[in-house]
Parts: sequence; structure tokens; C-alpha cells
Amino acid sequence: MELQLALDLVNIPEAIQVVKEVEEHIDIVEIGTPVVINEGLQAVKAMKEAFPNLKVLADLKIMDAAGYEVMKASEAGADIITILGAAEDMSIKGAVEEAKKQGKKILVDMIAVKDLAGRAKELDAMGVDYICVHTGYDLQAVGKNSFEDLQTIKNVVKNAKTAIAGGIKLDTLAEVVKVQPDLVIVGGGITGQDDKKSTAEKMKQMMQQG
Ligand SMILES: O=C(CO)[C@H](O)[C@H](O)COP(=O)(O)O
Repeated sequence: MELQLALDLVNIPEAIQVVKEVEEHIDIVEIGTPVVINEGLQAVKAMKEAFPNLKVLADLKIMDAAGYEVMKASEAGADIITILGAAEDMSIKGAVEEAKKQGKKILVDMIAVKDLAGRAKELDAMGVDYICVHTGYDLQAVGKNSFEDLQTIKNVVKNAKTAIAGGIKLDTLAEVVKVQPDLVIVGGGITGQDDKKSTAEKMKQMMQQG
């Protein structure tokens, strides 16, 4: 089980500083959508240059022009690129094809997908690398999470890795680990803590014991 640190509300120097603190306890560092909007793919490039041994995920949440956007993120150094599960099949297939060409991976974000099981099955058949249930900030604000959704996709996904994101904290991690996703994505649960290093360390330990 891998741990991904999501960085959403920082600039490039702040992002690099946070990763320096937790580097040894995480597997993947995510350049979040707001960071890409503010700083562009330069943020991906800077992170990969600063931490060549970490996998870098570019959270582009692609909806169209998928092959082109995967190519640009790959050129910037991203190892994993996100596309939305709600995108057209043509876009998903374009993303997978380009990622394969570039030696990169595609993570599908299932945010706002209503028929989770049905769409996860289709995406799995299209050869995506990860399928991720996700409760975004706007639904977290009204008390929602994706813990049950994780089991829903685990029941149908046969080839892709499964992932979960959205408001996961140290005190809710056990519930997530029980369902055995391949990847756990944590943003505020680490970046919002005074001691980020020890929080990441404890999370990684729980996942290893899981
Ligand atoms: O993609 C995102 C928001 O759209 C976040 O990166 C993801 O939700 C993880 O962050 P947090 O743990 O703070 O919810």
C-alpha cells in the first residue's frame, strides 16, 4: 500500500519544503490541481528535479484533449497523470495510449461519477493504471467521505490498482486501510499538522502493518 502526499494550497518553494520534511515516509508526491492552475507544469518539473527518487503525480483532472495533456505533463516529468472518470471513453483511451508511449501511468479520479461500479468496470477494461474514489473539498465540507465507495470499486476492479482520496486523517486511516486500497492519498491530513514528519511516518506504519 502506497502513500501519496497531495499538495494543493502551496507555491513551489513551500511544496518543496513540505516534501523535504516527509520525504522518507511517502511514495508519491502530488502536485495538486490548484498548484497547476497557479504555477503551471513548472511545478511538476521543479518537484521532479528536487526529488528524482519520488514518483510525481500531476493532478490535471483531464477532461478533454487527453493525449496532448498527458504528453505535456510527461515532458514536465510527471510519472502519473490524472483524468476524470466522467471523461469520454475516447479521452480515457487517448490518455492510456499516450501514457503507455511515454512510459507513464494514468490515475482516474472518480469524483462526481454516479454509477461507480459500472464506470469502474469500463475503465478497468480500458487499461487505466489506477481507479481512485474521491470526495472533493466541496463535499467534504458537508461531511461526506469515500470509505464505502472504496469497497464498491474493489468489488469490481480486476486489473487496475485502487486508490482513495479526500479528507483522510490519521484518526480515519484505519477504516481506509481495512479495505486494502493500493494507494492512499492524503493532503490536509499531513500538511495541516504541526508535525508533518511524524504524522506521515505514523500513517505509513499503519499502512505497512495493514
Ligand atoms: O484532489 C484533491 C482535491 O480536489 C486533493 O488533493 C485530495 O482531496 C487530497 O487532499 P485532502 O486529503 O486534503 O482531501
